[in-house]
Amino acid sequence: MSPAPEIGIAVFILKDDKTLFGRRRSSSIGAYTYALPGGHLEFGESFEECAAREVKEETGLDIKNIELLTTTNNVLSDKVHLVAVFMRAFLSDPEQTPQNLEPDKCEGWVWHDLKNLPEPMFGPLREMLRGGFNPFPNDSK
Ligand SMILES: Nc1nc2c([nH]c(=O)n2[C@H]2C[C@H](O)[C@@H](COP(=O)(O)OP(=O)(O)OP(=O)(O)O)O2)c(=O)[nH]1
Ligand SMILES: [Mg+2]
Repeated sequence: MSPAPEIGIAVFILKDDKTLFGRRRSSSIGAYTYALPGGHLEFGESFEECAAREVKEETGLDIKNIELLTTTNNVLSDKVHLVAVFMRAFLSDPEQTPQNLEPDKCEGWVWHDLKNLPEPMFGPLREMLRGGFNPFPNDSK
C-alpha cells in the first residue's frame, strides 16, 4: 500500500519587507535548500496551532495574526506525496530575533526580501515564489 500523503505547515513570518528562511540540513527532504520554518501537522491540531508550535520550536519566536494563505499538492517521488499548507504571521514583538533551536535540522535563520531570494530554494516554495506568489497583505511589498 502507498504511504499516506504528509501534511506540512510552512510559515511566512513577515517583518518589514522581509521573510525568514533557513537552510535545511541533510537528513530531511529538501536537504541543503532554503525553506520556511514549519513542520508536520500533529493529530488534532489546527493549522494556526501547528504554525505557532513549529515556529516556537524551531526559532523561539512568538507569532501573531496567523492566517492561511494557500496550499500546494506535490507528488515528489513514488514514496513522497506532500501537501503543504502555507501560512502567514507577524512577530508578536518586533524586537525578537530568531534562534536556531534545532541545529541538527537547520543551519540558521536569515531574513530575506523576496527580490533577493536565497538559493537553492526548496522546490515547492521556489515554484510558488517564481510564479509571483506574494505572502504580504494587499500585495503591499
Ligand atoms: N519547514 C518547511 N516545510 C515545508 C516547506 N515547504 C514544504 O512543502 N514543506 C513541507 C516539507 C516537509 O515534508 C513538511 C514538514 O516540514 P519539515 O520537514 O520542516 O518537518 P519537521 O521535521 O520540522 O517537523 P516534525 O516532523 O518534527 O513535525 O512540510 C517550507 O517552506 N518549510
Ligand atoms: Mg521543520
